Amino acid sequence: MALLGIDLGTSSVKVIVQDTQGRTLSVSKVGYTVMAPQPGWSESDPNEWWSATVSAVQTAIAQVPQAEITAIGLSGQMHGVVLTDEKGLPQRPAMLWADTRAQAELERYRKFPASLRERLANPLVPGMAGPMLCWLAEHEVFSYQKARWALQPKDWLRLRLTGEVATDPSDASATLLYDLQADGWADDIIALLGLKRHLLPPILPSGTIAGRLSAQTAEALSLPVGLPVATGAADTAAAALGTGLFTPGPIQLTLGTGAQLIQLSLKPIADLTGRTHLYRAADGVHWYTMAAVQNAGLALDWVRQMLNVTWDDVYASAAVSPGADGLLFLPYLTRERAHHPSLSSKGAFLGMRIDHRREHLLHAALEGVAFGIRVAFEALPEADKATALRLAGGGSEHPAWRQMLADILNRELLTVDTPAASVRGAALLSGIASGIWADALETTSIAPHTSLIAAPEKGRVAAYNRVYTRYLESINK
Ligand SMILES: Nc1ncnc2c1ncn2[C@@H]1O[C@H](COP(=O)(O)OP(=O)(O)O)[C@@H](O)[C@H]1O
Ligand SMILES: O=C(CO)[C@@H](O)[C@H](O)COP(=O)(O)O
Repeated sequence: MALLGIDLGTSSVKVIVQDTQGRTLSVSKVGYTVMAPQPGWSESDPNEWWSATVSAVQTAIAQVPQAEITAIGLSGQMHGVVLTDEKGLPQRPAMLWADTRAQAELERYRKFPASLRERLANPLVPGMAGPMLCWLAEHEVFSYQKARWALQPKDWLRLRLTGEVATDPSDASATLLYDLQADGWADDIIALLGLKRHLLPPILPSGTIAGRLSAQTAEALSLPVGLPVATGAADTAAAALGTGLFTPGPIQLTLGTGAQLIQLSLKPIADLTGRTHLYRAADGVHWYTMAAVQNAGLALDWVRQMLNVTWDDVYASAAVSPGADGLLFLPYLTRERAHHPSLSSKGAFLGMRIDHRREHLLHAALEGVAFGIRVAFEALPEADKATALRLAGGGSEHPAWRQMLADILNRELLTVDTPAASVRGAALLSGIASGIWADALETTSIAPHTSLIAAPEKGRVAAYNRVYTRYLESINK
């Protein structure tokens, strides 16, 4: 028996085949495009997601022809919106979390009385389904009026796989349309925003069967018809499950296109400073506090492409001394989230000189992204108490980069022994849905081990602290 996990990330889809002891049998990954057709817009074509998914699933299962897949689980990038017709056909490109076009629509939220804002329990961010639907209703009346569903990315994928429509609490709670106190869609807020309530799907627990593989998709994926497909979870929530994070206390940093720092809690306690998010976890028991960085791998990838270099070139630049000989990079290519002191910050290389070389630019980019992560980390209410961080995500794998992060965050880093946290979480949810484990907590017995992979080195910590002071001065200007 084997489980198939699919994680529809921002830059790529990852697929895992896993046995019921949690051992990875095979993995695959296929990338797709994130488009910026206008300044501040961030979109992807769901049809590209679909062809990438077909190819990644076929690659993963071809590596283990003897594995009998018994269930499928999903996770995916959060917050965005896919407008579809009744059958799941996209009405326009998907709008993603990095999209900032709906800033003016946030004004509608700001006019809500405090009692309503409290129930949303989250800072206002334009790249979330709520504000983006308001934008669509105003600016793309035709596609909004024609739409039958407004879905999260992984929920669109499930509809494509099974023909069934659903979402789960971890994704629904990250739309700015969810009542964290009542634990369901915020019907009165949706009505006040003037949005159509019926666009939003029913909410099912993450670890239940939400549909079965249709004949048409089964053939495309070379999998049996009728395979159960679990509801699944938001990628950050699935990453916590996939790394065996089941208790409040430890802080986990997941580094991909974006970066997320999360800590579980037993109650839905909102951050009164309004700097961090509060969402539902995938285990059905916890909530989690999250500081999310928009400009992480996204900014590194932009620099890499602009300078036409490889990822190896980017990470090799970690060897350049702290401070990159006076060169500073501000990674704010898209508007940051609420933890950031100056939301109008723009991206920049500061202090460029004729003697700077390409490796200085690359090193400054790594530093700038790590400093951005430090700003978010320091916004977490319990950051001071943490002596170590758990590290996961496809953007955290290079040893020299991990060492820079340990030095810049001045924390030990514990790596979780799993190739891809979110997709592993997705596969585990399919096991829970199909009865292999009674609940998320039962998967603790097969949780991956953590081990120390980087410890801060005093001299470099001090050197990076000096550069960080300059960085903070630059973003506060
Ligand atoms: N070939 C590579 N080698 C090393 N790091 C990479 C490579 N490709 C991408 N990355 C890093 O990983 C990030 C993507 O991580 P991943 O977890 O796959 O992202 P997502 O879930 O956002 O699709 C990139 O933004 C970049 O920082
Ligand atoms: O925006 C957030 C969390 O707020 C991310 O969880 C996104 O869902 C993107 O994740 P990656 O694709 O970068 O892993």
